[in-house]
Amino acid sequence: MSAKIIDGKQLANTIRQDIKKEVEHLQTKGVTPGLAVILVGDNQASRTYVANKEKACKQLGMKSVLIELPATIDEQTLLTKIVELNNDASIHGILVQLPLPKHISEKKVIETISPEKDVDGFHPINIGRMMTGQDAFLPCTPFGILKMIQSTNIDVTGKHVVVIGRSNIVGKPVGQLFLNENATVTYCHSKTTDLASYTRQADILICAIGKAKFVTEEYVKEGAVVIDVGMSRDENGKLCGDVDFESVQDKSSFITPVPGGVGPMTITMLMYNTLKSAAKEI
Ligand SMILES: Nc1nc2c(c(=O)[nH]1)N[C@@H](CN(C=O)c1ccc(C(=O)N[C@@H](CCC(=O)O)C(=O)O)cc1)CN2
Repeated sequence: MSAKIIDGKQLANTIRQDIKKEVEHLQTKGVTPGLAVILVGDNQASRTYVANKEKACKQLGMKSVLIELPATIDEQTLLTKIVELNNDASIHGILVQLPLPKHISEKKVIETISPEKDVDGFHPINIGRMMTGQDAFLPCTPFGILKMIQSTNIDVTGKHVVVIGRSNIVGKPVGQLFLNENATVTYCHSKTTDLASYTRQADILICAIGKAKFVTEEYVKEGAVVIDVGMSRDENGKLCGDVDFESVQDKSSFITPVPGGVGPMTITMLMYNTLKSAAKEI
């Protein structure tokens, strides 16, 4: 079997067309969705991701405000900037690009963003709402992964979803999203013993480890869906994911590429969340 590619770019474009129409409708009511992105420091990867967010905003007719701060910025100045944006009626979504410099508490930053403008879905209020199946801003990468699986028309009810990785922005919330969809979820992580004994049980394997090409075919069950959340560079400096694509593609039924898979969907679901926030104004 050669896996079907879940084309994140194509799915993202389809969803963005719908978002663009909704933005145009909101504008007839005098509301233009506004997203504020704060970039602290000069991390090149973060700069690329922020540029993709700005580009998507402009593509969809949304207002995009980029606030660039030096890596030496003190925590209180950053928190004060966030509070200003919380009180700015033209801004419907606020995010601070992660990771942050070590001297700044990500927890304090995330908890300073108004939950009503937390379009990353990282605030404990939104995480709690998601955990209890209430309406919330869903974290963008997990939300995008759910949309990608839904695009395959696979019914996840009772399916065994194995998540490798337990970060607060991907691993933990993506498992919860699939639990909410009635899947059976197993979390694996760096302390898991005999990792392959779990991953080989997965009907849907979600790889969010941060290790280039770590997941090879011996970690994959025949016919599994493989979602690659990784974003690394291989020995030739080429973008790659956590999954060894060549090794795994003949064993899996569906697979997401890197680049062109989860990444564009992350951006798209950020646009979706920003639109959702703005739509509450009418
Ligand atoms: N505040 C946040 N920070 C971070 C988040 C987040 O959701 N909120 N997630 C990741 C990074 N991320 C979003 O910011 C992200 C990563 C990758 C892409 C993407 O478009 N990837 C492309 C390739 C991009 C490239 O050329 O390098 C792809 O996969 O096709 C978008 C967003 C950590 N920080």
